Amino acid sequence: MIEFDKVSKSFWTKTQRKIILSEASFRVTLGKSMGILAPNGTGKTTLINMMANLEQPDEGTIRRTSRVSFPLGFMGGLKGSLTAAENCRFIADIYGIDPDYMEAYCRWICELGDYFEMPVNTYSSGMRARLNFALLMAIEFDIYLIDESAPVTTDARFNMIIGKILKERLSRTTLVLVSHDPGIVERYCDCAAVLQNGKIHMFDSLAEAKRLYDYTKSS
Ligand SMILES: Nc1ncnc2c1ncn2[C@@H]1O[C@H](COP(=O)(O)OP(=O)(O)OP(=O)(O)O)[C@@H](O)[C@H]1O
Repeated sequence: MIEFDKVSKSFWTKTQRKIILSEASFRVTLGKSMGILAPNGTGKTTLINMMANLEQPDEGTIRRTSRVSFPLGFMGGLKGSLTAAENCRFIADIYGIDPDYMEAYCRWICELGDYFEMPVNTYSSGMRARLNFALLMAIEFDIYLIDESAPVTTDARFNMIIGKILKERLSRTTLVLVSHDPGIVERYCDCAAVLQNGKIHMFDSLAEAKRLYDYTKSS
């Protein structure tokens, strides 16, 4: 479970305050994958980073009682001077996973060929996105965090593989997906929420969430 209890978060610029969350309370429970709809620039990445403990709230408490993943797209753990193979072994060590398994799984998913043995800082953004996805899926978490604005690959075959693996993983774990696109939420989530004016509004059906989301976007 991830629980936000009266969490506030905002950023200051020279002239204004950008409110992301204002005393927001909500819960992500195991077995119920949740899609959070929010228009671009309203705080999707900040919200997912707070769930992952990469960003701290200004006020309030965030409790985690499950193994929560790093967000899909988070490249902070990768070392650019190391090869994909070396990064896999390094991250396996951190998470207590068999390094041989980690390397073999990622090599299989990424399909990077010779580049798997080249430093990561020689990769295109699409190649990095493949490695990031493979590393995330190689580790068994209770809750996977997906930021839809994460770097993606335009490779149709790889995106098909991603879709299949995510669907399979969803049958036994929980997903939190932040997106501006109700279509993606419908594909992967059991319930939906809308980020509006610093609050998270939870709904049992996507249709209800979409109604508020469409209103939010147009107002
Ligand atoms: N460290 C920071 N300092 C100041 N402002 C920030 C900071 N981080 C984010 N912001 C601002 O907070 C708002 C929300 O940012 P965030 O990246 O969470 O939004 P997002 O919904 O993920 O955006 P996008 O859809 O464009 O990826 C934006 O206006 C952004 O400019």
